[in-house]
Formats: sequence, C-alpha cells, structure tokens
Amino acid sequence: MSTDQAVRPLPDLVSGDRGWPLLGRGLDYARDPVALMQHQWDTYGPVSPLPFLGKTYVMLLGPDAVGDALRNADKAFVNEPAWGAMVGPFFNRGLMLLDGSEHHGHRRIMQEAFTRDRLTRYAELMHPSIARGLARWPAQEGFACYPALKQLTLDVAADIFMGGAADTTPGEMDRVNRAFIACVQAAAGVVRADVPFTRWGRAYRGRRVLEDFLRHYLPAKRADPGDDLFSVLCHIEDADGDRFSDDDVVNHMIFLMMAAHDTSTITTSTMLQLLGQHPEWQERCREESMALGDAPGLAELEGLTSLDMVMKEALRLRAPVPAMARQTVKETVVQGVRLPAGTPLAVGVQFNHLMPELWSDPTRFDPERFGPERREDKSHRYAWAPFGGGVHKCIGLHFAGAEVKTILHHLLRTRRWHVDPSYVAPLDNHSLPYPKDGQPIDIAPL
Ligand code: HEM
Repeated sequence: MSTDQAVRPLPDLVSGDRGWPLLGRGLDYARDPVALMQHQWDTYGPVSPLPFLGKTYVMLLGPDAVGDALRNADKAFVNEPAWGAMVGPFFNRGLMLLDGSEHHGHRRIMQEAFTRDRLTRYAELMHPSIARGLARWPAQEGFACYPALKQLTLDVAADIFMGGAADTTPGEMDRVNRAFIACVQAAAGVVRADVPFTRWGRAYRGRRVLEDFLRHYLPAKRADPGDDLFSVLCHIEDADGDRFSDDDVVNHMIFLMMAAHDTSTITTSTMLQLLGQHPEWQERCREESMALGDAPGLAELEGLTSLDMVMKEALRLRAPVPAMARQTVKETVVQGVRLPAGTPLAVGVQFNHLMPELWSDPTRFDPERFGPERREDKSHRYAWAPFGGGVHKCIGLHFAGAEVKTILHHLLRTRRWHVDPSYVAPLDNHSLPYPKDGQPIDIAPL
C-alpha cells in the first residue's frame, strides 16, 4: 500500500475502452497483451480500469504497483477467488489457490519437497528421460518444436512427478495426458459450466480422470517412499510434524503438474527460438555445455552462466505468466488509487519487463543485460518478476531452471538449429502465451 500520495478514485473509462459486450477487452488481451498493457499505461497510468469477461478489473502496471500487490503488506489481496475465476475449479486447492494461514501451512510442508537435496535428486532423474525423449527428435527443416517440447515435458513429468506409472498402459497414460491438457485448456473456455462438448465439460471429465489415476497409486506411494514428487508429497512433514492428507496430495499433484508444464515448455521453446536466431549465443552456450559431461549435476547446471542469462532473457521477453490474478478483500490504496473490497485485479509483470525506464533497448535480445557488470534486473525489485513475488512466489523456480537447462544442455551437445532472424512467433494468448504455428526450427545433428 502506498500512503505518500493524495488518494483518488479509479480513473473513469475513456470512450472506446469498454470493448465488447460480455468479453470487454478480452479479445484485445488475446490478440496482444503487451499492446493492451501499453494502452492502459499510456491512458491511465499504473492503476487502470479494464472491462474483462463481464467484470471491471483493475490492471496494475509498473514495478511499484506490481510490487504493492505481490508484497501484499496490508493483506488486502487474495488469490483464490481471482485465480479460481480464471482457471476454473480444475486446480481447486492447489497451493496457488490457497490464502492466508492455510496457504502458509501448506507452503511450509511443500517447501520440504523443494529443498536443495531433493532438487539435486530430481535433476539426476531428469537426464535419462530427457535424453530418451530428445533422441526421437528428427533432423528436419521446419520442425515444430513446441508440440515436441510439450510431449517431452509431459514425459519428464510422468517420470519425475509420478516416478513412472507401473500399472498404466501407454494407452491409459495417453488418456491421462489428454485429461491433464483438458484441465489446462479450461482457462480459455467461454461457457463456464459442466456442459458437454465445451472446454469446461472436457475439463470436468479430465479432473475426474486425474483424480482416479492419482488415487489408484496413492496407497503404494504412501507405503513406499521414493524419489518422485508424488512419493515425496506423501511423506514430507514440516517442523511441527504436519503432513498432507490424501486429498491434499491429489490436489497439489494436479496443480503442480499444471504449474510446471506449460510454463517450462514456453520458456524452453522461447530459448530455442532466440538461440536459433542468434547463432553466436548458441555457440557460446554450446561451448559451456561441451565442457561438462553428459549428465551434469544441479550445481554444474547452475554454472552454465551463458545459458542462465539466455533463460532470464527469454523469461523477460516472453513471460509465461504475463499477468497474475488477485482480488481485494478489503479497501486498499495502490499508488494513490483507492480500490474497494471485491475488486478483481490483473497484475501485469510482462509490461515491467519491457519498460524503457528499467531496461536498455527493451525489445532487443541482449542476455548480457543480466551479466554482473550490468544487472539491469536490479533497476527495481519488480523490474523482472517472471516467477512472481511475495508469499506466492513460484516454489518451483529452481526445479524449472534445472529442467529447462537440462533440455537445452542435451540439445546443445547433440544438435545445431536455426531460426530465421525475422521470425516472430504468432502467440495464442487465451491462456498462457504459446506459439500457434508450433514454432518451426531447422534442426540438424551436430
Ligand atoms: C519457467 C517456469 C515457471 C514459471 C515462469 C512460473 C511462474 C510462476 C508464477 C508467476 C507464480 C506466482 C503466481 C501468483 O503469484 O499468482 C508461480 C507459482 C507457483 N509455481 Fe511456478 N512457474 C514455473 C515453473 C514451476 C514449476 C516447475 C513448478 C513445480 C515443480 C511450479 C510450481 C508453482 C507453485 C506450486 C506455485 C504456487 C506457489 C504459491 O502459491 O505459494 N512452477 N509460478
């Protein structure tokens, strides 16, 4: 909350900013979220009204307003009703959808699944499934890398999250994958009820398939501690000995798979695009990877400094979560603007990533901006926030770093790829931004 300015009400909408009946500016967001954010900033400043899917949202832009919401110093903002309205009931009671002391309690337990020791083990386990998956990639011009990466991260999830699924046939596994994708795609549903042949109808069925699948394996996971995330969630406890119930494990697993999947796939595909367009960076990253072995450990992966800067730059240019949802539970003031209780908000971190006030030549691919001499990300605490901030900051950020870098490490050591420097990915922004054309790359053996 900012208190040092005169408090004023939310600006009125200027004419032409109502958008379409019911959809509001939803179509403008889907077409080009950054252009919409720029318009909001130019017209209203950091706190702006935004008609969106039948409600008047408030969009927060710029590092100060974003920081106010994410830090949540006076506990005015909550997640559950806000994210719940976006992603539907399919990720019910996932960590991101819990608030207050309940969130705190669950996060304390879940933290135990993401300790340094656990991450070291997950990183070891990733190598074989990633190497196996990439071995199937053809040498091809115009290879659609996005769907291939999506399959790869699903396979990794089956191994690392599930520890394999011993009594599930490939056909059943395929059904589980489709159920999972149906849940993820529900966010873009227009009909938001359990109606057959709609996105939500499919997602309701998908959630049931996922629950049945996880409950089938639960007794075995409870009985036999393993290294996969599912087993880990069954056995971890916080310092007071609190543990997850069976329902908690199922809810957290479904949410974790969702949180990990598209975000990591988007990041990896953006990196493939950028490294394909900037061969000098591809070579620089390759040299570092060649200096390591086939299956580097977590610390070695973290030591791939060029790849690390490229990953940060990819997350800056295309944040997998461009905006976060929040809702006020009491009246509060953001950057001098009074917001009543019950206000839904979109917290637009992607805009911060491209502000000329915070970054030099912001649309240019320039990973060195994250190098020790420049550290442009330090221009403001919320200049770069692809993983969010505050108590809900991504719990899987180091896991994501390990997975994305392991995929790139294997690719750099076995393939060379090229992308036309003028290529601009046509993004679908209905849920998280992904390239509609499958993001073609020309890929060949090294
Ligand atoms: C590059 C990949 C990823 C990106 C960009 C990303 C981004 C985010 C963001 C922005 C949030 C905050 C949402 C909010 O405050 O409303 C978040 C939360 C979360 N993420 Fe990630 N994420 C990534 C990968 C992962 C992975 C791999 C996992 C798990 C293995 C994961 C698990 C979670 C969980 C559980 C939360 C909720 C945390 C809480 O509410 O306490 N994420 N992520």
